[in-house]
Amino acid sequence: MITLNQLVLGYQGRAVTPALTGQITKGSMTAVIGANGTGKSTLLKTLLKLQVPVSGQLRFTDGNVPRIAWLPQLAEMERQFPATVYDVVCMGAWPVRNLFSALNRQNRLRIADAIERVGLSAYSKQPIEMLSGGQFQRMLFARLLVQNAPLVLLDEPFTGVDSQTSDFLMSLICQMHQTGQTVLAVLHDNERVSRYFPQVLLLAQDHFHWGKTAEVLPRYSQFGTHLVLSA
Ligand SMILES: Nc1ncnc2c1ncn2[C@@H]1O[C@H](COP(=O)(O)OP(=O)(O)OP(=O)(O)O)[C@@H](O)[C@H]1O
Repeated sequence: MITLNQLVLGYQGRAVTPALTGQITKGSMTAVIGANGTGKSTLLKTLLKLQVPVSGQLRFTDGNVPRIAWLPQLAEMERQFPATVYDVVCMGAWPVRNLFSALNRQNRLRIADAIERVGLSAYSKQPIEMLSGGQFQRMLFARLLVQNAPLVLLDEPFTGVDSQTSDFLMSLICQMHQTGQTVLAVLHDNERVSRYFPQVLLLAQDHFHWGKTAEVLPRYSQFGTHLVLSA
């Protein structure tokens, strides 16, 4: 689906990663891990074309950029925006309908179904500023479900979310993968990575490791949430 060839990520010509080479294959589920500041979010933003790479090539299969659903870090979200849960989840239907046209019945059902799947039916008309952290993240997942994009990019999806909700959101991610969506998620929770993610891209300042989780993770000792290269 996506090929990275000697791709260096960064800002204004300043590199923040080593040259990355590898493939994100269609239908894969990959965790992007590494210490703070190693370029994990920058990778997602570069795939979204919000950031221009410093050097190297980023190629989408057949030159076609797929529809991409993106869950940004919670800190980057505007929580005071005057909108309801329903309004935000509706936005997931934008790519498949005219911005100013009314939602057809099929889309209305998809939106209601997604809100129900994340357990927010009773909060549909609630202003988003009244939601707890976990409810807010469930709402954003409902929007991802409505988007149903071939490529799903998740930036720290469990930050600020209690463990029960994290488990529930993890089950939704697995369902997306099982239905054929390609998932790339930035995570700091190595236990969850080893349990659920078949592929890992580990970023460090001057090197990277990309491959099967079972092969990449054991090469690193774990101290809390940090990964340290073992000799
Ligand atoms: N808009 C920007 N302009 C310049 N430098 C930036 C910008 N955004 C991030 N950086 C820098 O790029 C580097 C990588 O940032 P990035 O957010 O991708 O790291 P990360 O691995 O996602 O970190 P974290 O785990 O803390 O979220 C950091 O040194 C950061 O300070």
